[in-house]
Amino acid sequence: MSDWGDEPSAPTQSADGGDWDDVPAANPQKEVTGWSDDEDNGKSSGGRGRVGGGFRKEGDRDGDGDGGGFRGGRREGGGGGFRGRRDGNEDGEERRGGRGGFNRERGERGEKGEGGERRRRNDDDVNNNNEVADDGEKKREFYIPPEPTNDVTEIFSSGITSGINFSKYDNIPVKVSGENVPKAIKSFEEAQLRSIIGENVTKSGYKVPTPIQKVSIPVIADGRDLMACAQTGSGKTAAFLLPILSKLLDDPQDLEIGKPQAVIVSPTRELAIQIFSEARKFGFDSYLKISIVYGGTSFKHQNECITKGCHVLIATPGRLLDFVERTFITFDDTRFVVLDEADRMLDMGFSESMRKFMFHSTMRPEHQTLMFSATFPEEIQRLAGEFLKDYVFVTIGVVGGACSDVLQTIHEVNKFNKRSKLMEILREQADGTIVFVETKRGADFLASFLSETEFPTTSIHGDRLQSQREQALRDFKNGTMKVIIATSVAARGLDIKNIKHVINFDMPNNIDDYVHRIGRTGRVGNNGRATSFFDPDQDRALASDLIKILQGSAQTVPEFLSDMGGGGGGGYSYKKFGGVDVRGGGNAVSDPVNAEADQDWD
Ligand SMILES: Nc1ncnc2c1ncn2[C@@H]1O[C@H](COP(=O)(O)OP(=O)(O)OP(=O)(O)O)[C@@H](O)[C@H]1O
Repeated sequence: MSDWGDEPSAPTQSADGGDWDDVPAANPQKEVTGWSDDEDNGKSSGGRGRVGGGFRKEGDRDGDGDGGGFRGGRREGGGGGFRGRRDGNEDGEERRGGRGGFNRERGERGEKGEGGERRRRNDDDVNNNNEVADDGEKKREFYIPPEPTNDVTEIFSSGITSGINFSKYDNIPVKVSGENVPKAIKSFEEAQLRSIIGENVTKSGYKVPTPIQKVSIPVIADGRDLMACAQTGSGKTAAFLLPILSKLLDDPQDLEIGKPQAVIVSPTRELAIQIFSEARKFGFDSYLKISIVYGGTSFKHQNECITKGCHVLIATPGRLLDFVERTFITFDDTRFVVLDEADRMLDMGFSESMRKFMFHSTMRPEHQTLMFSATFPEEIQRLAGEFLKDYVFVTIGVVGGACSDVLQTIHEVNKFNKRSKLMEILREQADGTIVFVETKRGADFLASFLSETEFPTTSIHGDRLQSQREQALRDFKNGTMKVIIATSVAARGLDIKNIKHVINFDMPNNIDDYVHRIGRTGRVGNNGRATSFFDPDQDRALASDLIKILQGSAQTVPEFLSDMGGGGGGGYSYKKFGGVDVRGGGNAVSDPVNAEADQDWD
């Protein structure tokens, strides 16, 4: 994880098999600007691309919608633990490029090229838990993602429609601290967003901002740094995207290739893709160019995309550092840095990587740093403080609390009975079920098993090829697959309409993961359902934290669990309300958002 610094800065070949020789030079020429300040839509901006930017017009090479080079011959019928190896052999790097430098047995990096790239690829997803396929080899492919849609209806139908509990958001306590905190807004009109952004908000079906949006939008618009914690599914993405896009249009600056003006980093590839879609939606019909770079895809292809220039770059950390270390991306013009799922990004040794780009020598000193998550352990907050200056700290509800719109059921099930219990539950209702397991191999086995039953099942985990991961999500989203088996790679951020039920087939090993997993349902005021198989032999250590989460979200604690609660020894620091600004101090404002009039926000 931490040894990327000695990577060669300009390898001769890309990890994707392409020659580096034909990659456009780093730091290419400045792009012409010259658009009117009054024109956000680029229609009179001298030929500037209208939307999105960044994806090749010609789309994927084989035109099959799966992206070039993906030759997964067998149609997905399940997780298929054995498909991967075949794909790996067919599309693997070695076969194409024959590059050495990687010691398979020891997994060590060679001098340049392939090996180092492989390591970084593996690290690209923060949630990758470092399992390897049976042959000890990470599967590879040359993958060019499908071109993003330009269909207006599709673009604006990505979100989940708010549910019956949406208005209850206003009763959630809000706690804001920091010096001179800008006043929260009550409506999108008050936010004074650029009109084109405001129109896109309306087209998205948003009528009222959620609490995190009410607080964050004016804070970001005011130029402040922010650490924000709000429950899963409560609109954090728009809370940072709307003010950023609006400010980029309000105060336009010359666009230079390789110098993004806003950089949004997400721990997983699928979440990065989702943020990319959201950014395209809110920036629709403006001249803002929005691009994405993420692992598991062709570096060369993504480089071609960003050499068209982008105002907003969405990235996974490993791939971003790849670009930075090769000097294809610098931060001279970066006005906003966003860490989505910030606690995850600063966790597990990833803070070193974060430091590498946050404190990069090219980083524009005046940038704003914005951090968002539903969970924010205090020790991570402390670490995060290093990256922030004079920041506003906001919590909506309980830091790390579960969404009370999710009905949580905990069954005591030992490992031998989990499958039959799962079948029993699926027979009642299978559509829109995401089943979390702890290991990638476990995901493959379970998906293969279920595929033999009446439930069409797919899987997503870090050992699947990126094309397979994206196909799996598409199949699940469009209902072709009723069930998806996932590792924690899908635990955070994913906003999928048809997830009705989250099942923890295996409990996660920490309570924050539990909160994020069950938060895939019960989003934006809708009701959801989560069922967990608690194996006392395996999961005892989670008991006390789990009890606190259940109590904090008004759920029933089963007797077997309360009986073992005392001995759990979990380290979860559950706060009565609001969490703690680790800076301390007396600037906290604490009240529900709908009582804003009574608050002293200044
Ligand atoms: N003001 C709003 N009105 C209606 N729907 C909204 C509003 N804001 C966001 N949404 C919708 O709510 C859903 C959840 O939003 P989002 O994915 O940003 O949540 P989140 O807080 O980032 O969740 P997570 O913690 O799981 O990442 C999305 O489908 C989004 O389109």
